[in-house]
Amino acid sequence: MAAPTRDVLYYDESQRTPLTPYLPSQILSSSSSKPHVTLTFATSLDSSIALAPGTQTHLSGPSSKAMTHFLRSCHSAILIGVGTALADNPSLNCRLSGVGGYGGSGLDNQPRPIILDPSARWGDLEGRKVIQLAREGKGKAPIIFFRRDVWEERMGDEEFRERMKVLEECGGGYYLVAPAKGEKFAWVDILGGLKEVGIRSVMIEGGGAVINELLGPENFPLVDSVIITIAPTWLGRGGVLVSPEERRTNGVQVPVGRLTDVKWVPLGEDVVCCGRPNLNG
Ligand SMILES: NC(=O)c1ccc[n+]([C@@H]2O[C@H](COP(=O)([O-])OP(=O)(O)OC[C@H]3O[C@@H](n4cnc5c(N)ncnc54)[C@H](O)[C@@H]3O)[C@@H](O)[C@H]2O)c1
Ligand SMILES: Nc1nc(=O)c(N)c(NC[C@H](O)[C@H](O)[C@H](O)COP(=O)(O)O)[nH]1
Repeated sequence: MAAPTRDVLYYDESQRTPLTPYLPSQILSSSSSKPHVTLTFATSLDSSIALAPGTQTHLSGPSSKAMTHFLRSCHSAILIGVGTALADNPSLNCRLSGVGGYGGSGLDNQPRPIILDPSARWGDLEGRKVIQLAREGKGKAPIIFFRRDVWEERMGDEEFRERMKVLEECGGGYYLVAPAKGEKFAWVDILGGLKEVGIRSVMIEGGGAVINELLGPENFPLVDSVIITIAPTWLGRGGVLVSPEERRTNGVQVPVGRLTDVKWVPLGEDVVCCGRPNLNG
């Protein structure tokens, strides 16, 4: 069945050009050990991505929302942490006119949703928008990254096995990773896993924990592009902050990171900041 028109987003050809230098190139060397990584999120003027932990806050205006969907159409995967999956129940598909399920054929240009859920917290999959959309042919089904030991233990449980069946029946799957620290995976392992399952480019959308990890000095070099929507609003204290851990050199506090090749693109009432990690700055 055709998608209702109100669901479909449009993003003008002329607005796409400024973003081109930050997008994954169509031909990536097969020798590259990791996919192209675009880190993207929407923030308030006080660096908050949500009013409070566990809640969803709409920050992007209509134009920057359409831009986000254009970005989704340019990547082979879209990755979030389970905190976002639980708070937002996101669709994680691309609703841009002309992509598969929205006027295009099959699942053309639909990104593969990836959810980092090391401790299997996402729960019952029925009722998750991403599963419904996969069943309706409007998006790809997710691949969930679990901790190997947690997955092995949970497979002893009937309810969890049923959950894995639901996932596989709609075309999704799982990938098992050994944690590097606590429940967390090393980002090199996550990106290596993505490459192994055939992902050539990934758009990382958040949430707070994921973004702050990637902005840290150890992981920032793994990021190829950063595309941030800044909305003209303050959310106040108590929100989910983008503020990576402080960094010290010889005991002295220094900036954590900086962008280079920067471009600011006004979009409606928002402004979009594009750049690349400045690894010398
Ligand atoms: N404005 C935006 O652009 C935007 C985008 C995404 C999410 N959000 C908001 O952010 C909030 C969620 O953020 P959050 O910080 O609570 O959760 P999150 O989405 O960052 O998920 C955190 C969880 O993901 C898993 N995880 C993260 N890094 C991992 C790693 N290296 N290895 C293995 N597992 C890892 C862990 O289970 C961790 O508890 C929600 O309120 C959501 O609405 C906003
Ligand atoms: N670009 C952007 N602007 C926002 O104002 C906002 N809150 C998010 N949040 C990103 C996060 O990944 C959300 O879960 C999805 O934006 C939900 O959107 P979908 O249902 O997948 O379309 N992203």
